[in-house]
Amino acid sequence: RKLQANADEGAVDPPKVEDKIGAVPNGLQTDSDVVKRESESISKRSLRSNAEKFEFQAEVSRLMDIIINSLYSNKDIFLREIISNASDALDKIRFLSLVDKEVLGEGDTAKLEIQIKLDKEKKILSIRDRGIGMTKEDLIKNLGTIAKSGTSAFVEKMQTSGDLNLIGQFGVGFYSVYLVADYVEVISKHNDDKQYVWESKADGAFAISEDTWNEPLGRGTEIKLHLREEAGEYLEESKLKDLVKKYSEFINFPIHLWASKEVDVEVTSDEDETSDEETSKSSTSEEGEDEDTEKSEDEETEKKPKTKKAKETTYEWELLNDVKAIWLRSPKDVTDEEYTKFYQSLVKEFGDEKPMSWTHFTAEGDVEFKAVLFVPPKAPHDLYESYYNTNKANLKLYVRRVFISDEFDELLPKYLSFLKGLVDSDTLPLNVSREMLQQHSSLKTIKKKLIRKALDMIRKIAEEDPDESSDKDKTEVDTSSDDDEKKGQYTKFWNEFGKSIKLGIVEDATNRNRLAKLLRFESTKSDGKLTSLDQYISRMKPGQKDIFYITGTNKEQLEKSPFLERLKKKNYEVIFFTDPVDEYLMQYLMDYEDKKFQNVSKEGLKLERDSKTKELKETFKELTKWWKGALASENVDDVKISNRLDNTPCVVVTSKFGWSANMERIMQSQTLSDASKQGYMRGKRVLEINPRHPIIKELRERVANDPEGESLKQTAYLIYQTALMESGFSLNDPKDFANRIYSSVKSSLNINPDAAIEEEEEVEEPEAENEAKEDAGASKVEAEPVEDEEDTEPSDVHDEL
Ligand SMILES: Nc1ncnc2c1ncn2[C@@H]1O[C@H](COP(=O)(O)OP(=O)(O)OP(=O)(O)O)[C@@H](O)[C@H]1O
Repeated sequence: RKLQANADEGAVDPPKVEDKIGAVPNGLQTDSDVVKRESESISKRSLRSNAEKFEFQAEVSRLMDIIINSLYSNKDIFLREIISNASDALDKIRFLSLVDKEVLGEGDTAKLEIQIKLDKEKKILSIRDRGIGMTKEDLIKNLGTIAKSGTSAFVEKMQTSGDLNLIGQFGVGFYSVYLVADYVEVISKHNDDKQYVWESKADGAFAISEDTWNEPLGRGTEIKLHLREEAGEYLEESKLKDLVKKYSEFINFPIHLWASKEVDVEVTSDEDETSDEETSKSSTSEEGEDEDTEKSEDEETEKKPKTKKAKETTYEWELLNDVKAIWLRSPKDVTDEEYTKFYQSLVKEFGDEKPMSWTHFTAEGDVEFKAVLFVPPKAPHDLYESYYNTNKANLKLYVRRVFISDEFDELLPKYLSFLKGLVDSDTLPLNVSREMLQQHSSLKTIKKKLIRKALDMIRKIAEEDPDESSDKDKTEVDTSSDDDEKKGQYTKFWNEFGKSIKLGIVEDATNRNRLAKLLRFESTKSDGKLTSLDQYISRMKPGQKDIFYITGTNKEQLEKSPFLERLKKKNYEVIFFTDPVDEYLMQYLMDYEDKKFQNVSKEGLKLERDSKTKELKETFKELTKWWKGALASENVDDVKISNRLDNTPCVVVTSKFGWSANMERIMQSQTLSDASKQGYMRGKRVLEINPRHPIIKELRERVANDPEGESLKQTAYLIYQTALMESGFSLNDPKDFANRIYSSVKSSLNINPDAAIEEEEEVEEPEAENEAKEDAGASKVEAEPVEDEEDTEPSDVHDEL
């Protein structure tokens, strides 16, 4: 016989307070109890009186208040959150069953599925899963007493730009049930515990009781939502079907709805009751009549029963989703829209945001797996927070369709942890613990391939971006709408995840060159846009061997840097690196396409030869030697003729392998950096002088005439300090610098260097008595205008003010 039931079948009475009043054992409840229960309205409902009561943790309570009072119109999201939790719970038990099959149980309990049932009359929507379930302790902890890390973040977010749609991302999705329900019961059975009921009206408290009255679940969780008056639409089957289709399309477990169906049935009827219309309408009923006639002749003689056709509502489980996982399909059969929706379900973000890019592939060979990787449209705000200390793996690992974990940080290196997606491996063993899996040799191969594919995907974002292509390509007239969508995508990618690429260069020596190709930066020739190393190389001057760069706080400052003077004049391009991470990056990125990198504020800058260099060196020998001696106390390694200056008298450059001035600044700003190490890492300093500059030329003359002159030494020292500052260093002793400037100012103003500072006139201290008098006077004076105010003309007041 067909699975059939009437509307009430399977629907369990909503438990009410009275259910357990006086702890009447379940079997002993009387009919009157039931009647009483039935008559109770939702508004009067209160939590079971003898249940154990708990208070919600304060943040959770605030969160629930926000949800309850929310005017958010899209209340649909609750279903997606509940189904997502059910799916997680099913994943958990399926994972455990890999090692111990017993945990699944037998019969229906072993069916890994989700069931949705409606009770229109009592306005209850129930969602049940046969997942792992929750013990009593789990219920207490998970649903109310322990605030998740995302709770306060979510509460905060809601208070500013509240988009409740984001709730799932903060790990507090369960509470969204209060968008539609005013009373919720969670019935749960875990293999290690009895069946319990959690219930709450979201009024600051929840209660837990051992469940002795509901149908035993076997294992899993049933959430009963007692819907609010205005949430009646969620009792419509069509609405639920639409929602499951819309939001839970990618759930890998069957979702069934206890759906009604109108069927034609034949029912026996009394002749008198049967209307003419009905009997004459259908031939089947006539045939039935014949059959019944035969029967009645056999069984009954006095009356001839008739049958008629009638409509009857039957119920059966209707499957709402297609459980075929998207990653198992061929990429060419999956539409962009499907990928977008799949991405949204993975990250639990159901807005309009589309992933920036994706790659879907099958790896074959020794290690076989399928994977889908996505570049999200935006970087999470905390992407680089405690970057090296936290595990932020975002890939889900499946082994032969079974979800294993989303906490495997062995799948991708840290710098690619911004990617989302999943890997389904056929090679990894199923029946081993997560720990053993973590050490499996195939993981290394998977990781290697994932990195390659990920970097390819990122490279393609750039390749397909019309803004990125060279001028040659730009002349093509035909620009498709696809181009429009891809326009500017790489800049967007770079702004969101550029730092990750840089960290990749630091961390991943194997892929350093591939990553360097993805680098973008501004330069003296990039015209305010981003440019790449390949583009830089294509613009290099004939004979230019090195790639020039400079580091600092911002482009505007760097553009004025004396280090660029001659390079700019000679039309060399210089890269601006303004992110603190760039300093680290450049310690690892030594060369690119056989070109070395040269920091233009460091030693070793080679430009085209100046024919006079040797000669100049000779003519300035006396000055450079003298100056080095004058700076003996300053840890200056050398004084040399510069090849990088044009209109600045001198700069201080650092040795090739020590810290640049910018790096010194970065290190000093790190609270935990070790001062003693700083001294060690500080680059040696070389004062470079501009032999064409009048100040330098004059100094040379003076040194030749009077090398011992004290004021000359002072001036040379002051010039050095100024050069230090202009070169980006911070001065050890700013006071000393200031004093030197003032004495120089004195001399330019023709003030005697020993001119005394005028003494301040001693004011006689008033005696204590006078002081008291004055004080009183003062308060009187202050009080007077207030008293006068009313008598004074407004214009006077104004004048006084
Ligand atoms: N159907 C269920 N079966 C078993 N445990 C559940 C179920 N629903 C919720 N839980 C437990 O309650 C916890 C809280 O659920 P909640 O939805 O608020 O957060 P989450 O599931 O961790 O995150 P998200 O909202 O992103 O799914 C879950 O982590 C889980 O431990």
